[in-house]
Amino acid sequence: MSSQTDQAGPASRSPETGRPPGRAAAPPDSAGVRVRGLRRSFGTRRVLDDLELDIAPGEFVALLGPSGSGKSTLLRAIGGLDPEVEGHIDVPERTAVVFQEHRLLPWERVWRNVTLGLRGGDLRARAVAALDEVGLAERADAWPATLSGGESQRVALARALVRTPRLLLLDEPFGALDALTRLRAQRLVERLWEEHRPSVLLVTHDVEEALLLADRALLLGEGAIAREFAVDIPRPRPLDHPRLLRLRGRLLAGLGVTGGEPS
Ligand SMILES: Nc1ncnc2c1ncn2[C@@H]1O[C@H](COP(=O)(O)OP(=O)(O)OP(=O)(O)O)[C@@H](O)[C@H]1O
Repeated sequence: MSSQTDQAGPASRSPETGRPPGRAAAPPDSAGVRVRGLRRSFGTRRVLDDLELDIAPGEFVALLGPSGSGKSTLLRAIGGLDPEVEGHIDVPERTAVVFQEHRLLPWERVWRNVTLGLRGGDLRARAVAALDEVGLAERADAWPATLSGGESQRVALARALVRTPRLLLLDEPFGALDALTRLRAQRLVERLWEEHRPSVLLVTHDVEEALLLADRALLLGEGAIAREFAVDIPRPRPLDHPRLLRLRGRLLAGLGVTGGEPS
């Protein structure tokens, strides 16, 4: 028996829950995410079309979909970075975003990058505490140019953590890292999520990454959440867990990759 709550299309409802994909059982409270009727067009092309999404407080959700399907557009909208999006979005007050590029300012030392835009208190101490969480406290006074790609992404993560976010938006944060560094970064995010329990929305192209980390994997298609897969596997998850392999096949098939199981 698979634990999948896989559904056929945006308009479909699960026979068990009666809900469309992307919708939670109860409306999330102020620490969760609630999105209704989201629309965004670029020129004549409608990228998001009446999209609905709930993320429960502390839930880890991965968002997959073909290139150009609107994943980053959705994440930017939820992060409040898109003034032109239409629809209803409820998010917690403290929301932080980590992008694929670290976006560190080269002329500021690492610790200043971490606390950029913050005021009050001992900012250096706060930065060092956040850097310590990602294993980089000793690099607080370094310049960004002296960091590796993986270290720079960890600093970007520290810059998010220092804001003690209730919602963490991750837009392919490990996409540019080599395989081993990526695996380490994934385990780091898993540990930080378990410690702090923010809600997380992770945009990724990597089916394994979604299945290693997320409680639910969502597929974006035709401007809305087309399908959803519950990943009910205890953590830490071995990549060769039989249920994970089965879900991998289904997700790949959902993404239209041949070799995945037919859906
Ligand atoms: N500022 C913009 N102006 C015009 N078109 C845009 C803009 N931002 C996004 N688009 C278009 O909207 C569509 C969705 O883009 P988006 O970056 O959200 O896709 P994505 O699913 O994140 O893709 P990828 O997986 O390749 O990163 C694409 O066709 C893109 O060209």
